[in-house]
Amino acid sequence: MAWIEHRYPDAAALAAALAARLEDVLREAIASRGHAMLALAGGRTPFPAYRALAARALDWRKVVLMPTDERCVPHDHPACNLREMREAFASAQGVRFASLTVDDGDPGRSAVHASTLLSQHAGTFDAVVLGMGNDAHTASLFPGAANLAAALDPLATFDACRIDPRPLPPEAPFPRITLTVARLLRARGVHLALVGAGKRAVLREAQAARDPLRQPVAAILDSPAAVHIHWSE
Ligand SMILES: O=C1O[C@H](COP(=O)(O)O)[C@@H](O)[C@H](O)[C@H]1O
Repeated sequence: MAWIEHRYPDAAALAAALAARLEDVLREAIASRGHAMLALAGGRTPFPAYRALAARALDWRKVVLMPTDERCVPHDHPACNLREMREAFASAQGVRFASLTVDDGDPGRSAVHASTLLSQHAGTFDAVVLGMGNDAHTASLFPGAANLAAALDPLATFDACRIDPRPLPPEAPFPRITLTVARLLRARGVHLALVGAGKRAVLREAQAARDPLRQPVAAILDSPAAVHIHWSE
């Protein structure tokens, strides 16, 4: 399926539109299936949308939120995506979080934990929200990582794996647990949120080259579900 691009005047407009879309997704899922599950990127870009979404009056007890990827750090560490998500959704009473890592962030035990967790959450995501780094990584699918090819395989039979970015990104120099492309694309909709001309240029390169080993974000463009690209200056 082709991607659909949505352009906004600024990051605040992007956040408002993405929050509204996710609210619709959650309402529809709860009304038709009784529950909802989102996979949510970490990093900085999508958090204004998460905070706006958390303020909506929804039956949050029926919603499970899972990070698309996690840094292998203790859950109270400043770099922990789950910690930041818990803060962003503090007002969403009763929402449940599905952590990809164990409390102390140990990478080996987290990889085992993630695999067990995903066998318990095998259903289709109602929506997946992704960001992208300037190196074209998405989730924690980093170009150059040793097991990237396996994690990109759309037919992979595992849903999450450990990734050790090479080199480690200076702003978050940790091993990661990431959902695989096969798992990320088991979704009713995929939303890629990008801010800034630099990221837009990186995405344009990925769209043209379609080489996920060099630009992992390209792997999600072949989703069977609709891919919405949300971009602002
Ligand atoms: O490390 C990560 O970075 C990407 C992009 O983050 P951003 O701060 O540039 O928005 C993010 O999508 C990913 O989930 C995160 O773990």
